[in-house]
Amino acid sequence: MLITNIKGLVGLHPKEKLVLRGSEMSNLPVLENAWLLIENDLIKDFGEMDSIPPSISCLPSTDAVDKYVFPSWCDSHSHIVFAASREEEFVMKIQGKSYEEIASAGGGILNSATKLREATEDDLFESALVRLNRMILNGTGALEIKSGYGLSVESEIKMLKVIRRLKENFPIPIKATFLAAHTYPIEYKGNHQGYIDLIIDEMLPQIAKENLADYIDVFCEKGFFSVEETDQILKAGAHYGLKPKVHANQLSISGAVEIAVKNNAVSVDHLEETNAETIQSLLNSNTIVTLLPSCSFYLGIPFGNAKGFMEANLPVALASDYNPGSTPSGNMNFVVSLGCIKLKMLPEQAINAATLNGAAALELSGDFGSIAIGKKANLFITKPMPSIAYLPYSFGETQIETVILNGEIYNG
Ligand SMILES: N=CN[C@@H](CCC(=O)O)C(=O)O
Ligand SMILES: [Zn+2]
Repeated sequence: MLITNIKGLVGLHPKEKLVLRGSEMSNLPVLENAWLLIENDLIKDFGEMDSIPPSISCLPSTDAVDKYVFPSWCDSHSHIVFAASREEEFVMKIQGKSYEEIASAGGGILNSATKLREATEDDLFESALVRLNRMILNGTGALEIKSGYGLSVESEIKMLKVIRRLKENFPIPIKATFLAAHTYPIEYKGNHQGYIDLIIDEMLPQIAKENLADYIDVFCEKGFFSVEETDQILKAGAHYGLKPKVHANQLSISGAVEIAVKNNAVSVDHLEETNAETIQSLLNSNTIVTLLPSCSFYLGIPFGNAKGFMEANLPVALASDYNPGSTPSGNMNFVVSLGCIKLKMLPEQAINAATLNGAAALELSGDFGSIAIGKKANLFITKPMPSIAYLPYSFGETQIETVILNGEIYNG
């Protein structure tokens, strides 16, 4: 496939550039008036139209005049396997109930767990594939999906098997994260160690045996898992080769970031609450700060301190957090808009955060997240746009015209 007359070929980071820290995030290399050649599933070459070699210009081509080509969004945090929507909680929120109040009234994660236990693997697969297809058409070309609405051996395994089926049936890379430590099931409310033992002694060995997960996650938060409990679970995960990606500082500063960094977390996610110590604890690590502005928007909680993290020279990624409770949307275009509007990121910073740094938070940035020779041809062509900043500026309206995955047009 040859794409010609591209107004701007966006995100030309060198293939060896695997993550962007702090001020590097302001640099989004763009080639104007460009061509791009894809061979099989890989980016083969690109250049300026003025100097396109005759051997390439004679090939059949897709014309992209006035349009931009972006690397696909890399969404490193989602919970898209769930049994039912939770719009009744949406109404409770409008009536003034807090996230914690809804959770303690039997809503929240436990509500999803009850419904998921009744759903079959086929039901879950069918509903998740509809969500995933919509996300892909909105430009997502690499994704992480978590378990965590099962909360029992059988249901957590069921969720992870659904994720495995999604991996097998979709043309994008998907990483699976084991999140049984999302909340305590009711039967273990008074017996935390009992549930932790269940995770460590029964769930983890089975998951490892069947190779069902890539990462381990814990919702480390007041009323959920303590720092000590988080440490215990992350260490057990490491024993089975699962690296941590941790839900940290969503509702309060808890020490979650510090314990995640000590356990070599690939990423710490949420961080709506941050202080100087949080930033300090990340300074000498490779841990990526993944911010989820759609969650802040939907819950009305603070937005992450993207500028503070970037000023501290940390790598920031943006992800959707698509889930039925706190973020019923997987639209990464909206995430990028919120990155600009609410986190005060420049369009270049927000786009880098949702592409190369998102890929880094999935440990996939060697092959995804930028336009470079030899990388996977997962990208999208926009509608005609006046500038790159127009994409986040025109929030709520899709600018994506054509999705290309593995070098082929994806129509859903
Ligand atoms: N914070 C924990 N987990 C999800 C919300 C889960 C839910 O409410 O169902 C999140 O990332 O926001
Ligand atoms: Zn989450």
